[in-house]
This record gives sequence, C-alpha cells and structure tokens, in this order.
Amino acid sequence: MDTSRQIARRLLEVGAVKLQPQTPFTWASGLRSPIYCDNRVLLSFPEIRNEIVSALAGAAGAMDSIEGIAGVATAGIPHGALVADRLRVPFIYIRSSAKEHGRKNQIEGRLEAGRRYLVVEDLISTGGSSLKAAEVLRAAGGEIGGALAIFTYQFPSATRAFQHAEIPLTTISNYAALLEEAEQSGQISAEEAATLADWRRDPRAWSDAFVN
Ligand SMILES: O=P(O)(O)OC[C@H]1O[C@H](OP(=O)(O)OP(=O)(O)O)[C@H](O)[C@@H]1O
Ligand SMILES: O=C(O)c1cc(=O)[nH]c(=O)[nH]1
Repeated sequence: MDTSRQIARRLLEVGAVKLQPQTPFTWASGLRSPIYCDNRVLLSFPEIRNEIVSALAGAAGAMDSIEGIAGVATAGIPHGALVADRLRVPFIYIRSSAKEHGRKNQIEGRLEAGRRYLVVEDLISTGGSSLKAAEVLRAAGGEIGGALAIFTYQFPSATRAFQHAEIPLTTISNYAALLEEAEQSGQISAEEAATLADWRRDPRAWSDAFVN
C-alpha cells in the first residue's frame, strides 16, 4: 500500500474524518463543507504520530537543502516541531497575525534571513493559510524551500496558487487516497459518496448553495 493510502487509513482509524452534509463545517477560508479532516487528532496516538512524523520527515529529507522548519499556527506547529526535531534543524512558527502584547511577533523563534525553510502545515484546503505564512516569512528575509502538509483536498485552485507563489507543495496523503480507502473499507455509504462527489465537483457552489 502506498504512503498516501496508508496515512488515509490512519486518518480514518483515529476518527479524524467527519462527514456532516446536513450541518456543514465552516472552514478557515469561510467555505462550508460536508467534510472535515482533523489531523490534530493524530497527535494523541503516539505510534500513529510517529508514523506521520516519519513520513513527513522522509519527504522533507528528500528535498534540496532544507535548513529549517516553519510551522503554520496552530495545527502546523506540533507536526512541524516534531519534524524539525527528527531532522535536527531549527524550528520557528508563524502566527496568523502578530501578537498584540508582549513582543508583538508574528514569527516566533529565531528567524535567520537567507535560511531555507520548509513551511509545514497540517492540511491544505485553499492553501491560503500556508501561502500567507510563506509570504510573511519571505517578507522577513527567509527563503522558502517548499511547503509540506499531511493532507490536501487537491483543489486545482490551490495547486495554481502554490505554483503562482513558486512554492513546491508536497503532501503525504490526499483526498483521492482518503476516498479510495473509505470506499474500499466500507466506511462510507453510497449516499455519503454521492454527497462528496457532488460537493467535490464544485466546492464553492456547494458552499454558496447550502441553505440552513
Ligand atoms: O488551506 P486553507 O484554506 O488555509 O485551510 C487549511 C487551514 O485550516 C486549518 O486551520 P485553522 O485556522 O482552521 O485552525 P488551526 O488554528 O487549528 O490551525 C488548517 O489547520 C490549515 O491551517
Ligand atoms: O479548511 C479548513 O479550515 C479545514 C478543513 C479540514 O478538513 N480540516 C481542517 O482542519 N481545516
């Protein structure tokens, strides 16, 4: 079994994937969606967490000269810190906005201008959170070696956004693998599969059309 399917299996195993077509989730982007994949749950299972970190660190290790990890707040922080620890490289994290008290930082940790960072995020929907963090990092003088996440919904608009920002995106699992795994293991009903197929054809239209 390939890594993306194996990780998808783990996501289902820990109950990270929730379906609520009648009472949709609101995503960070504001989109409403029948599905939510909560990668934070993986952190509570040490063996599975170890498997995830190994896959992320393996992917990061295969990239060209990554000199530091930049976690995206909040869910990218624990995964990113674990990967940085495994690779023995510096770690920083990027808040969605600057703190309003204390040192008023948006980037926490010691950023070194010119250092090549890998942006680590738990999940990519629109890609907006990771790309915003990458922008903040670039503006502060950091180089971006790429972005790495556990899961992506594989939206073509997200792919284009990463290409436009010239940031190569790598993920260790994805929506197609999740759907295959859920269908083959019988963890999704025909009705749920139909809802997801309908949603996936045009997530924005599905979101806009949803009436409470
Ligand atoms: O690709 P995007 O459209 O930006 O969506 C993905 C983001 O949404 C979630 O963050 P959220 O801000 O909801 O929660 P968190 O604080 O737990 O990271 C997730 O952790 C990603 O950061
Ligand atoms: O886009 C989001 O906010 C989002 C979607 C999802 O499935 N999981 C998550 O943690 N965030």
